[in-house]
Amino acid sequence: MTPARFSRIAVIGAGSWGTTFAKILADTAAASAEPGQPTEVRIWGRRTAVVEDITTRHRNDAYLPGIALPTTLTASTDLPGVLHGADLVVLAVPAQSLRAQLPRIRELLAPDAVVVSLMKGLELHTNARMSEVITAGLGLPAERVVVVSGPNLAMEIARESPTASVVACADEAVAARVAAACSPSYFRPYTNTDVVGVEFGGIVKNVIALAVGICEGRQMGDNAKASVITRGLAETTRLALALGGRVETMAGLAGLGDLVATCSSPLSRNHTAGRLLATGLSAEQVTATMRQTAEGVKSARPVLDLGRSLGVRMPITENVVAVLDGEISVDELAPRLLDRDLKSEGEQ
Ligand SMILES: NC(=O)c1ccc[n+]([C@@H]2O[C@H](COP(=O)([O-])OP(=O)(O)OC[C@H]3O[C@@H](n4cnc5c(N)ncnc54)[C@H](O)[C@@H]3O)[C@@H](O)[C@H]2O)c1
Ligand SMILES: O=P(O)(O)OC[C@H](O)CO
Repeated sequence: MTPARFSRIAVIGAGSWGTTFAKILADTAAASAEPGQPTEVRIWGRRTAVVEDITTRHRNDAYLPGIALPTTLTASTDLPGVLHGADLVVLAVPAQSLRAQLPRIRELLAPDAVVVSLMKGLELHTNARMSEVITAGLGLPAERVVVVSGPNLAMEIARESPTASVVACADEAVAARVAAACSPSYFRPYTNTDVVGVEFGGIVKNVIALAVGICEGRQMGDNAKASVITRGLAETTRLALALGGRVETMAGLAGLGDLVATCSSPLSRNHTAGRLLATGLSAEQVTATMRQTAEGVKSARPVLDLGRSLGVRMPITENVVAVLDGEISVDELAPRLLDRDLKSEGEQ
């Protein structure tokens, strides 16, 4: 049976991924439009110049220079207007800013709306995943909250380069409904019920990408980068399994797939942040230099704290946190990772 279509979609956040995902939704809606039943896609953004650019010029040159957006896509700074009647609400703001925005969204949320998280961060101090922040902050059951994550560099997708992704929800039918809404010719979503595994794949790969960026910036070579990526997957998997995630998820698009894309691409903000750290900049200087969100910089500490609380060893994360905190220099990262007790590769 074909899943029920959404009729009004609100995307909260007019940055790189919010705008690109809105394009995915609008392109899917245009390709599957039924007469008299159009799906509207509207974006909420903070900055007037950005929302005007989207609505009037069908561009978002601040975040996606050179990309032509669907003419059906509109944007506004008026949150009640954007959320009015929306049966699908997609959240795409920096992870650490999400919780503060939820009370206002809760007041305006339609009774049966499904909410999607596009965010790949872990909350500071609470160590909460974004879907946990959303269920608590909006008072929703887990079956109405969906996570989309995978090897999804926004700029490549905005150019319609092909990719796949994962749409995860405790209720597989809800995941299938959202997947149907985000399936244009260039983007293939797979459903999964392992929300924990999908979220941790996206969260921890950002921390590992910081380490790989440091390796690249310090010209440590391809063997070093491959070693960090592979052992990064091992520590990501240990953490996800300790929290109930599934090993197949970690070997899939939201685990290995996203890790490889983020750690290989110069388009990745986390990889870029790692290369900037390698030049000797502090974490604060890196954040100030970059115009866009590199979630790993803030998520590394809560990932480490969570791992420690569960007795999960995360040596790459631990040493990235030490670099971010200014406790060690970038040149101490490799010696500290290499000079540990020898062990079996399969040891957990
Ligand atoms: N860009 C990508 O390729 C990509 C892909 C997959 C997932 N993600 C994830 O999506 C999330 C959003 O990333 P992005 O790439 O769109 O970030 P971005 O930096 O490009 O845009 C963030 C948006 O949030 C707004 N914003 C910033 N601070 C805010 C605040 N305090 N309150 C409200 N709005 C605020 C900004 O104005 C901007 O519109 C992140 O968690 C990221 O990890 C990004
Ligand atoms: O640019 P990054 O490092 O935030 O990565 C973007 C996406 O998460 C890649 O899947």
